[in-house]
Amino acid sequence: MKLEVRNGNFHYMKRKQTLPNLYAKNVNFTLEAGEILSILGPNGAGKTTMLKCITGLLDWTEGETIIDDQPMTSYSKKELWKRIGYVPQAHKMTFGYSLEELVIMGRAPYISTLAQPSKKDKEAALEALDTVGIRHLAHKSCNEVSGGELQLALIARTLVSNPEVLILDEPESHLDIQKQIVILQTIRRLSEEKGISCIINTHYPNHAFYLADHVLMTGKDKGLVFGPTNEVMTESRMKHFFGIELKKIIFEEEDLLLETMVPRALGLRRDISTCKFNEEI
Ligand SMILES: Nc1ncnc2c1ncn2[C@@H]1O[C@H](COP(=O)(O)OP(=O)(O)OP(=O)(O)O)[C@@H](O)[C@H]1O
Repeated sequence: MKLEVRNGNFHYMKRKQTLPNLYAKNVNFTLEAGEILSILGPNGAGKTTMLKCITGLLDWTEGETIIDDQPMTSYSKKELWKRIGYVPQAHKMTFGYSLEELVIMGRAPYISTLAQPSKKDKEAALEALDTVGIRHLAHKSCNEVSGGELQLALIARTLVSNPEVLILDEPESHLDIQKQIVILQTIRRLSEEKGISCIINTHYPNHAFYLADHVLMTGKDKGLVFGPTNEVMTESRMKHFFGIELKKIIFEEEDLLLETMVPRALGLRRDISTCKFNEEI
């Protein structure tokens, strides 16, 4: 699926009054099938708002989202939610659905109103749990799994409708490093093997380097920039948007290249000989 945003602008309204801040201004980009876009920007910059506008959960004040050269508004909601999977930020659930039941809910566009899920719906749910590596947890309650497992289940819930685009809002936040990697590798695999395009909000520069073909950086009054990851993610641009100096670090080991950025403010005046890389465990 080709997804484009043309001249997207968005204002929140309160009591029919337009609030002063413009959380998305002149958003323009094109995402081809299988490509990954990362959205980066400071807290409150409007990243979640932008994801909601892109998917039609909020209406652009001006501009539009275009899907395969047709305005998004020309598709029925049912058709749209078969093609777009939205993974919100994971919050602990206070109700006791099993992961299998949670994932079956993602089949809603295929289940007619008042009908019970079919055998096919259950199989699709188990297959989606398998794809994200947690089929063994199918019968566990949402209350009994970890934040990372719940996040994977929310991704599985979108996969059961065979989406062509996945929209993920900070899917790796609150997770330990190992779980973050599972999520990032799952997203990359879905894009490479199934040609699913992804738009992902993240606060981690190294995650954008690992995943993204393109980056959209946004910062309220600081404007917005969209382009290839390596062109957008420079030290000077990070300073402009985040107001701090970040040092770009590129590390090569055999055929692996690691790119990341660390805040200069966290540097310490220490002798390098005091640093230890490994230790007998
Ligand atoms: N329904 C609403 N009505 C008015 N203002 C809102 C509403 N929802 C969010 N906002 C405001 O819009 C701004 C952008 O919020 P948003 O959640 O999009 O930012 P974000 O970049 O995703 O932030 P974070 O990185 O902290 O998750 C915030 O200042 C927020 O207070």
